[in-house]
Amino acid sequence: MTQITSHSPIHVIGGGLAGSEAAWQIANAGVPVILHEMRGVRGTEAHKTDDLAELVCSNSFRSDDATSNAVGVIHAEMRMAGSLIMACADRHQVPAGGALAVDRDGFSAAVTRAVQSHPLITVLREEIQGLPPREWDQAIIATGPLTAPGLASAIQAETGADALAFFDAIAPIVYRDSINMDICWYQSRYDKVGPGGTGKDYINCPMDEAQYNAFVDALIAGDAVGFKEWEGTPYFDGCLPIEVMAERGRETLRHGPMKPMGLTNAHNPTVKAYAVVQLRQDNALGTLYNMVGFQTKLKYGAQAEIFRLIPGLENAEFARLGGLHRNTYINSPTLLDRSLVLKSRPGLRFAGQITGCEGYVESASIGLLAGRFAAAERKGEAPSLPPDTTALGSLLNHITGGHIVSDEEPGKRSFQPMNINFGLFPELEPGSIVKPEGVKRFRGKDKTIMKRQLIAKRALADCASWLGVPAPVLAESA
Ligand SMILES: Cc1cc2nc3c(=O)[nH]c(=O)nc-3n(C[C@H](O)[C@H](O)[C@H](O)COP(=O)(O)OP(=O)(O)OC[C@H]3O[C@@H](n4cnc5c(N)ncnc54)[C@H](O)[C@@H]3O)c2cc1C
Repeated sequence: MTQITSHSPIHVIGGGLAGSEAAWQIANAGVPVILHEMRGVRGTEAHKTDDLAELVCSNSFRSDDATSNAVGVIHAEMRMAGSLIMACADRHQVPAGGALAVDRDGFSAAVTRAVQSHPLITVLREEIQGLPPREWDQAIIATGPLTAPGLASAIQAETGADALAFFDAIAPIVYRDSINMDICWYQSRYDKVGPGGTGKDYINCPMDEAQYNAFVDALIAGDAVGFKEWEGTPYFDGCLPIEVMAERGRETLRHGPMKPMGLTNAHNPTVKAYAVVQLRQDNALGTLYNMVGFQTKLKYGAQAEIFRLIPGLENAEFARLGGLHRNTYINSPTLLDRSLVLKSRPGLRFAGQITGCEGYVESASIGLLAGRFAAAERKGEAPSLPPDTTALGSLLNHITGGHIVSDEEPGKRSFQPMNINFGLFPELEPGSIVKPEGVKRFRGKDKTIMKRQLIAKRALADCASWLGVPAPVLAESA
């Protein structure tokens, strides 16, 4: 089927989470797209397939709670805006308690099919080695954290600012049938069922105090060489390697990814575990499980040895071990305007993780916005910016100027990758938080929850009126 359109095409470079979403939004606005994706002719150090929108590590899109979680709010806003990434995620969901996790292969295959079969999208498998030629006049660079070196150098030459490179770590995946279920048990924390779960979506490995201490010692000892090698690496706090967390204090893991709260050992219900390692289902078949929060930069041999100290994982077989990865992003607050255009090159936009957002959902959301802005411009309309009160607007605002460069830490280094969070949203109107009737003591924690719920509600209402669609009807959170 060929669709007739009078517009010349917009070029999107990179068919990842952001580029696929951008292409979809542009094409659905009636403007043709040429999507240039290099996988097929050149790979990256993390992608394993040639599919568009491949998830390179975790299969989780994180919380799907739009009533009081910022990630859940951005999910809901993207759904309202007709997001391809969210539609495919919803269709390929696997159980994960309150989180939205997907079958990674089914998800990427669905995105690939939708993009390739859209009558206004042409996919070219090729590496773009420099800035888009001027005759393209409208283009979006969405080449992600692993932008190929030729293009990365061209961006650096154009912007005059150094694109930052730093390293994050990824978590290992274990074969389900190598986990000892005489020791482990299925349970979601606090038995939370969530949108697609059962309350028993995680495999839990319990540790007593002696086992925990031995494990922390092994992590720290196993890491001695690694610390020297990567000294000075500016880790993003949401993605700290497990051994870096262990190094920060003996109790850090027990209060972080290994916290035992909300879990009861099915084999020994009267004894509270001192710490618990959780594994989350990674594929629809349920054959692979992801070690939650266990991103690591330990060497492969050390990883297998140390992770088999975890009770229940003594014979664990790993489908994939953890590793290091590169992240390339530009100094967006100074380089981009509010509609993601590079100030020095009108018509050239950036989208996705290369703009300094962090994560699958955030990258796709910035792709969604870049696509809508570019399509509007192509049609001779002014890009319509989302209200600052929405999750989309808050993240866009942070990237394109909301971030403040401090005097102590001037320049590009002070702009660090950012997940969506309530800290990015504008404050509520004074007097919005009112003590509920009949409540005697209004504790700080209750106030925070109410504040989040009100910010979330405002965001969804404002997003709906921005898009001219009805706001979603959500069940009240517990
Ligand atoms: C190893 C690793 C692990 C991560 N783990 C997680 C995680 O667990 N959870 C999470 O939420 N986020 C994670 N992230 C961050 C998150 O990846 C991604 O942020 C997301 O995929 C970024 O989306 P994107 O569209 O910006 O980039 P990508 O999805 O990487 O897409 C960019 C695309 O551009 C292509 N490309 C690059 N250069 C060129 C070129 N010159 N010409 C043509 N095509 C090109 C690439 O092949 C790729 O397909 C991880 C990132 C990495 C690198």
